[in-house]
Amino acid sequence: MDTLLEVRNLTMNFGGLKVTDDVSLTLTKGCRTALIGPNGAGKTTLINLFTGAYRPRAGTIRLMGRDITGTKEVERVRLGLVRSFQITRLFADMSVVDHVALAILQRDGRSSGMIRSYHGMPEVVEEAMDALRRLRLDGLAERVVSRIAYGQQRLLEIAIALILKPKVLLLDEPAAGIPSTDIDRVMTALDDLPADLAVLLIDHDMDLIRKFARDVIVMNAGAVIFRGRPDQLAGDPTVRSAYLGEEA
Ligand SMILES: Nc1ncnc2c1ncn2[C@@H]1O[C@H](COP(=O)(O)OP(=O)(O)OP(=O)(O)O)[C@@H](O)[C@H]1O
Repeated sequence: MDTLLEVRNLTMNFGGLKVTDDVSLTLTKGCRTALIGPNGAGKTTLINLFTGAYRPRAGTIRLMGRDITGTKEVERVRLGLVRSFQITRLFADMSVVDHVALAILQRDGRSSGMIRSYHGMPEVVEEAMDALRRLRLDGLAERVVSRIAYGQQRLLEIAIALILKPKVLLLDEPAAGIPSTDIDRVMTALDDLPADLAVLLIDHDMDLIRKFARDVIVMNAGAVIFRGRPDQLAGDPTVRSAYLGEEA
């Protein structure tokens, strides 16, 4: 089955403000989809509906055919719907490799003991180092998080997300706040993501989007107003007016 995430007629309000307006979309195996739109368009809210942080007023969310609209966040993660960890969830004084090892132990339901107890588990160390190698962070394994660059912290978030073996990965501005000189590292990390994984990336950086995305969804005022290839964006009148409206 190629459709991994299927969202139908999703609607949500904050008070009188309709922030998600009858959104329907699908993400298929191996997709590289960008979600863009002017500030306040409702992109982060939509991601929060996918992960279960918010509940929709109407509509359904299905993951691999299973209705997860009422399912708890932690269960959605277990089923393979993973959002990259937020920076605030990293511990400043804990090492890079400890973060990944802890994620492995949590994933396998073995985290009840001390964090450092994984040192006697060679398979955990090996998997953690493999994960770091994939994101070219292995040279920093023993450094504490406060001693690595911000861009490297963002890559560590992706490493942790991948440990959870996602089927669908939601990345909310993975390059935000990273100096332009380091953006290439994020791009390389995105290029190296498993081919089967469905990836939905929110970002404002059009360069990054053009390089990464094979298709783009545009939201405005809570609604999806466009889905198509990145090269079709500039010529689309609805997209142009959404962005021009923002500038005006
Ligand atoms: N907790 C909240 N309570 C009330 N209104 C909210 C809340 N969170 C977001 N909003 C409003 O919902 C709308 C959509 O916000 P959202 O953060 O989803 O947009 P976004 O497209 O992710 O924006 P940005 O690109 O600026 O991050 C905005 O009008 C915002 O002010």
